[in-house]
Amino acid sequence: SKKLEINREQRALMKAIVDAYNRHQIPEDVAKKLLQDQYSPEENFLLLTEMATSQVQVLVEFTKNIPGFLSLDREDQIALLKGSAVEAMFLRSAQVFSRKMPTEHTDVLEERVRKSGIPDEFMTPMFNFYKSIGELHMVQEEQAILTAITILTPDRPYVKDPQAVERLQETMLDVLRKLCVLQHPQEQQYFARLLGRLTELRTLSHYHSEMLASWRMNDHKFTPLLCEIWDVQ
Ligand SMILES: Cc1cccc(C)c1Nc1c(-c2c(F)cccc2F)nc2cccc(C)n12
Repeated sequence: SKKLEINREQRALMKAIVDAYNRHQIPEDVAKKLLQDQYSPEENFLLLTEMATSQVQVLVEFTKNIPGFLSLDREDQIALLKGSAVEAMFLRSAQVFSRKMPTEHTDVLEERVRKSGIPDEFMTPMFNFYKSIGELHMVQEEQAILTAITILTPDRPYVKDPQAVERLQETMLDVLRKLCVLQHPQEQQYFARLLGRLTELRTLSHYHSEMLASWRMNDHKFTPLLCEIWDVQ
């Protein structure tokens, strides 16, 4: 029916977002390093810090390519990036963990995360989230649009014009809703399940700020970009 059909404009929007999502991937060298060096917690933390830094760079490039984002107020662009970075990174690394990498790489990455000085109480929710994302078997269009929806969340701190952000987010939500019905016709509530993951993401970002604090307590060093995006140091 007309209501459900993805129109030409929405198809162009989807293509722009998916191309941006795939164009900006974590550099091969960082992923390759994963498998080489030894397993000391310090070594693991350094590697994960490098990965996190490149994830932020990838996130910024992806965000700049979301149609309409660069026409938002400049300060609101920054507020949206800072407010959504952790959630977008959890989504991105969930895809890395659940599918993108070959299994043996995922196991090595999981091993390194588990041995990088992260307190156990953050490990469980983190890996539960990765598992719950994996079980959704999202197609890449859904992953890319869901990440764009997370970034375009109007109620982030310090956003001056939330209506402008809401208009962009609503366009994305409409495309995602139609896509879910087309890609998962047998699962009525698939769209609702996807949005439910965004709620789970907010809980994880609280864990993440506590993780940052516990790393800093143990005098772990971050890169300037990570300090800037999360206002540490
Ligand atoms: C790259 C990576 C992948 C999976 C798990 C972890 C712990 C990391 N590493 C970090 C994350 C982070 C992230 F990048 C994605 C998802 C969840 C995250 F905790 N955030 C930060 C912030 C400062 C330093 C690091 C090492 N770090």
